[in-house]
Amino acid sequence: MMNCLSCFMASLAFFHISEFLLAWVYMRQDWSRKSLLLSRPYSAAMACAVAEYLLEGRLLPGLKRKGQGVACLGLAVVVCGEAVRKTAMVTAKGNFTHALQFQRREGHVLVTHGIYRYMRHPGYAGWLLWVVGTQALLVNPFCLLAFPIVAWRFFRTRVEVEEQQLRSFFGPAYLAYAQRVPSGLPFIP
Ligand SMILES: C[S@@+](CC[C@H](N)C(=O)[O-])C[C@H]1O[C@@H](n2cnc3c(N)ncnc32)[C@H](O)[C@@H]1O
Repeated sequence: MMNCLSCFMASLAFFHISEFLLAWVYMRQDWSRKSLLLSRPYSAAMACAVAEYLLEGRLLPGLKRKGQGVACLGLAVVVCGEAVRKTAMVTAKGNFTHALQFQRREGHVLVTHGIYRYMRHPGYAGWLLWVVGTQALLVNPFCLLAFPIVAWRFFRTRVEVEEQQLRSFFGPAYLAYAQRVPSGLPFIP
């Protein structure tokens, strides 16, 4: 039987350490403790996920035992989500910054090749997949439902602000790109 909690912890560790290392490689000028991406709301959400896992493990042990197939699928989704997000980061290089940019930095170019040819927001789409995968991995019905809803609402606003900036940085080139390439996020054209 798979030890879901250990796999979840390993997934979390891999995600945050790899973000930190890639930030050092591609976002050196902004590199700091924040590059670990451990914000308070996010940490609280992950603490809730662990609490749900432990509570249900105690009260409904059958749910976790019978959900081994879901857990395996969750692990596969975690790996896919990581692959999509990291491909985006490596493709966009220094153009991918953890924090939104409100002023065009020197050398910031519009990336439309590689994975960006198929979706405008592979970094966010990958993270969304990853977070859904983590909750399937824990066989957490409540967080599996709640996390994607909260994350989607967060990305809807973020994408709006980000694209407004990208239009102001790159003008018609971004408009044309946004017209021919989908966002990659569900229900966001
Ligand atoms: C956290 S990254 C996310 C990038 C993208 N939304 C994604 O999901 O892959 C955010 C920064 O990337 C930059 N960015 C987003 N799309 C870009 C593109 N196609 N080309 C260049 N820079 C981009 C924005 O200026 C923003 O500050």
